[in-house]
Amino acid sequence: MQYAHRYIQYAVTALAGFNGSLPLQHYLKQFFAADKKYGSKDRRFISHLCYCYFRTGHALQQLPAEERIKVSLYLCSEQLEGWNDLFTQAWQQAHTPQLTQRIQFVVQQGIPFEAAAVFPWLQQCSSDIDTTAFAHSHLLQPHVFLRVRPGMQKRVLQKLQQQQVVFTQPQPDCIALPPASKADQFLQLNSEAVVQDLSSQRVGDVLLQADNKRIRTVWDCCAASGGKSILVKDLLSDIQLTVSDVRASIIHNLKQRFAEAGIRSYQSFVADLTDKEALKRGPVPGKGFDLIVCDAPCSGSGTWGRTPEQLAFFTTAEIDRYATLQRKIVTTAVNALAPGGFLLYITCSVFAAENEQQTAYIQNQLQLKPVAATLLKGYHEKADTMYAALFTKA
Ligand SMILES: C[S@@+](CC[C@H](N)C(=O)[O-])C[C@H]1O[C@@H](n2cnc3c(N)ncnc32)[C@H](O)[C@@H]1O
Repeated sequence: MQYAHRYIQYAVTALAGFNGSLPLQHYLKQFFAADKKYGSKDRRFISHLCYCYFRTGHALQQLPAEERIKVSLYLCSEQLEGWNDLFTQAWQQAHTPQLTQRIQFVVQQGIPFEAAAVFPWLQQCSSDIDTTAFAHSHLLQPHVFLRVRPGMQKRVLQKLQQQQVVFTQPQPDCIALPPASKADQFLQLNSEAVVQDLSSQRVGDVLLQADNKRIRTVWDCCAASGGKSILVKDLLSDIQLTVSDVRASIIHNLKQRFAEAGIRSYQSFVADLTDKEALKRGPVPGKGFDLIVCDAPCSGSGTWGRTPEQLAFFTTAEIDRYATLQRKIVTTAVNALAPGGFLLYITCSVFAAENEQQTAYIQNQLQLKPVAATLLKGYHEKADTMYAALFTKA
């Protein structure tokens, strides 16, 4: 690559002005917009270097920025491709598609690199996690996953083949595309397929452990733009759906997405579920809901492969803040659960305080009976890691 060294310098400049107050993606957009000299290729390469820099988390902090970007790029690249010129012959020859071997080589060069430095909160993780594999997974950019909507399998596969799209199918109805793919360029999103992480799709397997025949009324109480609602509708089909969120703007997005997804009959409202009185203003059926989906606001620590800047800016105090918020929300929400109904509690966090400890709270304090609870480990499949727990009300 002609300008590899220059790109490193530009990345150093971009990173020097970043303080984490915006997502990196938005910050870089503003950075490039402020100086018209960057063409689209420049923007792509400089962004890539900035993302690599954050993927190594708190490791390599002893290196000067330029060196840290180079070593991070080396570790994060399964192929060096055009970046060869940045490295000596010895480094180029030692490069391998195997991440663990690249790490070994870097350590042999006298550069310390430990999993606990990439992700410094390994002690707080759910005990079920392979912490080294999880920490190292941040060095690889995750796939873009699609969930094919019911009845659309043939059509979607035909379109992908026609457009010569490279993809794999980790499970039926799931398409894995290379990182950063723009699926809207070849598919009708939301009607033919939804962009939904593999682990998020697997939440459906946990839901299906409920006695589906008993489920008619469903409330998605932290609906955002409706990803889980569309999943539930596709799995259970004959349901009366109610959605709510604390943000009116996101409910607006949800309505647009539901229209594209062909979901026309549902109720929606805006509610802050930290307010115990919130339900008095919501459309709760007389006997309560048969299923409440609580995809709670969380640290998002299972998804930082997509937003690696979080590794640099997240503070431990946030874990408690989210855990408290989750308890308040779920405590209010279960007041609207019908006897015999189900609660599906979900996070995209790896922290025990947001996962197993919340399950214990829901069981012991809210008196719901656990049906299933699982950590959906995406770190071996370039996917997010999530937690899903299903409960029933006696
Ligand atoms: C993890 S997101 C939900 C994602 C969504 N279920 C999906 O699949 O796309 C959590 C949502 O909880 C909402 N939320 C945060 N605090 C809340 C509160 N106090 N009451 C209700 N919803 C809240 C956020 O606005 C956010 O949209």
